Amino acid sequence: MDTEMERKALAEKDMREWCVALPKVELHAHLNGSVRNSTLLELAKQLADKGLIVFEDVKDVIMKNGRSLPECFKLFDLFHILTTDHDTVTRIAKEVVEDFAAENVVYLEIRTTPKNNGAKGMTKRSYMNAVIKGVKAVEAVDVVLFDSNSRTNDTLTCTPTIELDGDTKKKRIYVRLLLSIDRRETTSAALDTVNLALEMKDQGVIGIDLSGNPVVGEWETYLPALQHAKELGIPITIHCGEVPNRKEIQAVLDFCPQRLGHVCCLNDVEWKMLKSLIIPVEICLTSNVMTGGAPSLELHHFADLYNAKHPLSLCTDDSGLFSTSLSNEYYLVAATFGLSKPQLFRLAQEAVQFIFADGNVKKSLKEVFRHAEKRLMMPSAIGAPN
Ligand SMILES: CNc1ncnc2c1ncn2[C@@H]1O[C@H](COP(=O)(O)O)[C@@H](O)[C@H]1O
Ligand SMILES: [Zn+2]
Repeated sequence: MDTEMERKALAEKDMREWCVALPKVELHAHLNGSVRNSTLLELAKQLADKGLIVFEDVKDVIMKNGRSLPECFKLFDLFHILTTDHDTVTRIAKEVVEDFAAENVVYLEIRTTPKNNGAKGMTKRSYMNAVIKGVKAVEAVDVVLFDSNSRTNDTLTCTPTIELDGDTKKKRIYVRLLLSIDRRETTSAALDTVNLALEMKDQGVIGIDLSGNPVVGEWETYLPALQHAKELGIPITIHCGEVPNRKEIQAVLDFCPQRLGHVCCLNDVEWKMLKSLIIPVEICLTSNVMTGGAPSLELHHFADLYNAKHPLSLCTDDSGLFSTSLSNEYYLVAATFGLSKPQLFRLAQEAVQFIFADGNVKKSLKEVFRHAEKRLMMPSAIGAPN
């Protein structure tokens, strides 16, 4: 290896490690899209042993790299077969929180679609209870699932007084839950999800998401539920413009939710409207490139929004499905668009403004970043700032 290549390899290693060390805020992560491949394979093996699936077929699908949008949704149907019983839901929720915490995500909003499944004795409520059980079962880090002030008769699995970010103390991660409405659902099922979010607001549920296959369903079907959530004061984020559906993109912008995911296929007029409404955007680079929402990393609309100082936050979408991590998404921004460490730090820090959790959590997270700034911007930190 010549010296130039060596220098490049070292610089990449340094930047990757720095992106892992950076405290990060994850606002767009689907539970079932964030499951470890090793867990999916183990679950597939169990079903294969019962003769319910053919392991080799499923293994190839799980391990495949690169996924088109239609393939993603076929895969989700498979994932749901693998994961949908209460114990498995608990297990994946625990592992997903552990994985994000391990790469220094300090605030995580996990979104998931509450599922009714008569065969498993599962209701939307019992599904969510299983998710919460998993989040609370995390031991490797301190998990704060809801504001201790609004705590009901439940006990936290963490000690809220533990100092943040101390090297010798356990790490802390704030976790909040968003309930997703799947575009396949009926108006009444979507309304059930919003009512469940209201019912569970003291248990870490703080918002509503609209997601699912973007070529399925009609905006009018979900609108009553989204309107209901708005009236109840529940924050809403919507998957917008994964495909060029002009009528729906306009309707979503007119609805003006608190945040938007993706915003890939907007035309000039819609783009201007998005910018004038200043709706924060959850940017999912790898996901958009893999599913064809963006032509390439280099041509991703991140650059336009970033240069326009539009509020945005880097997110993974489906870290398992797309074999990425939030640290990797920050690294990609550095490698593709040339952002420096101080610029990446600001990007991570500014995401705190767009979280759905309350002011106390924002205050604590600002402290986390204040501490981290000293550490990560010092010349002795993993690589000097550049
Ligand atoms: C790739 N882009 C995407 N676009 C739209 N919806 C997506 C998505 N990625 C994931 N989901 C939504 O999240 C569900 C899986 O997690 P949960 O079962 O809810 O935990 C998928 O079934 C889909 O509805
Ligand atoms: Zn998504």
